[in-house]
Amino acid sequence: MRIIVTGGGTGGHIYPALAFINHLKTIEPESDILYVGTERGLESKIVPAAGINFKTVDVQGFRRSFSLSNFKTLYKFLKSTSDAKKLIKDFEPDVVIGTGGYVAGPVLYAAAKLKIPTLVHEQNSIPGITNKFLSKYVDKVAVAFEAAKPYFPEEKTVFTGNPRAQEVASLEATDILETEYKLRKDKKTVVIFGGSRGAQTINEAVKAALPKFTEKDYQLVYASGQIYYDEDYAEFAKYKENANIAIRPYISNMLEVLASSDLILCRAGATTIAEITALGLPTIFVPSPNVTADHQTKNAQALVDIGAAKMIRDAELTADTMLENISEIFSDESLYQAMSEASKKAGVPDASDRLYKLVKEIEK
Ligand SMILES: CC(=O)N[C@H]1[C@@H](OP(=O)(O)OP(=O)(O)OC[C@H]2O[C@@H](n3ccc(=O)[nH]c3=O)[C@H](O)[C@@H]2O)O[C@H](CO)[C@@H](O)[C@@H]1O
Repeated sequence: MRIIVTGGGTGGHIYPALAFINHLKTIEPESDILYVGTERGLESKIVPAAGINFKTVDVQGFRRSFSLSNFKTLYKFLKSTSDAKKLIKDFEPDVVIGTGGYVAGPVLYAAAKLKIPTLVHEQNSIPGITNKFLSKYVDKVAVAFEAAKPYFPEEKTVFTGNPRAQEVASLEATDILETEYKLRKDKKTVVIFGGSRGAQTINEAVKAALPKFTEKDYQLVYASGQIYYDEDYAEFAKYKENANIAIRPYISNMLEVLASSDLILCRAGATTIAEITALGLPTIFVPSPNVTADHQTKNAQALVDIGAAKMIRDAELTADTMLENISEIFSDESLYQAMSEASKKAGVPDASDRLYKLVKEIEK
């Protein structure tokens, strides 16, 4: 299959795309794959590093005003659509699929106008603005939450789950905590991170809690995000040699780390949720209050409702609420087991198979 994949900005849009590409490579190893992103998005680092052919279009200026309603936005859109058309004509794909983020807008719109079969994948329970716009033009919409369906045309929308789930589902614990993080393999581990770029509130709470983490009978792996790591380097450096704590700006082997850990505290980004539930991990969510239509709270609430997770509101997160919630779960084995089972039930371990099937339905 010749396929163009697009999507980016943050990890939550990129990793599902990469997971699907990996899956496709195992089924159709001869596939020709081109990933289209932007220069500024996280994809310009992650995708080439994964050995995938990567090209960019400039989508500067899209931001929240993506409505085609004003002249500047319209101009930018037409310019990036025309750039995308050139890339598409050169590559001659059988299918173009997008996983959200601003870049997916012009690329999928251009492909649809060129009559190439198109599909968008929506990871969230409340869709982003780009995917809602695109759903009018594409052939299929794949969703990872049933709750997202009503936002899209019924006849083209299918529940597939998030491909990242299938990538994770079969992973077993390894000794990575020992070898790469200098922690213990036999100790309970909580992993804390704030989405793919870190989160200020979580960072503040972790910083304040660090002295207490040194005394716990469980250990901490913390990914702060590059920005906070640089800002707080002096503080973090104090714990460099601590046997109970490992701090990194970014965890590049997150799946292995998750599979080797016991409890997660994080933002409620949709791709993170797909990973956590595929592994059946109990979670404490601190949804970001800064996302469209407060969709992270809705993502998290779905798991709280089935007993798979706890939620702390961003405004209520402190070192104390963080530590209390962690202790409550770690100190009650039956609560831990119940949360773990509920989490596993919510996972979609065959999400890539489902998405592949849908792509084959529209392939030229
Ligand atoms: C602020 C914002 O707009 N966030 C959105 C963004 O989230 P964002 O990209 O932050 O979040 P997600 O939780 O969906 O995905 C994060 C991804 O980064 C990985 N990771 C994270 C930290 C780290 O150190 N290493 C690492 O590999 C996680 O394992 C996961 O695969 O896209 C998601 C769609 O999927 C949305 O639901 C989020 O609301």
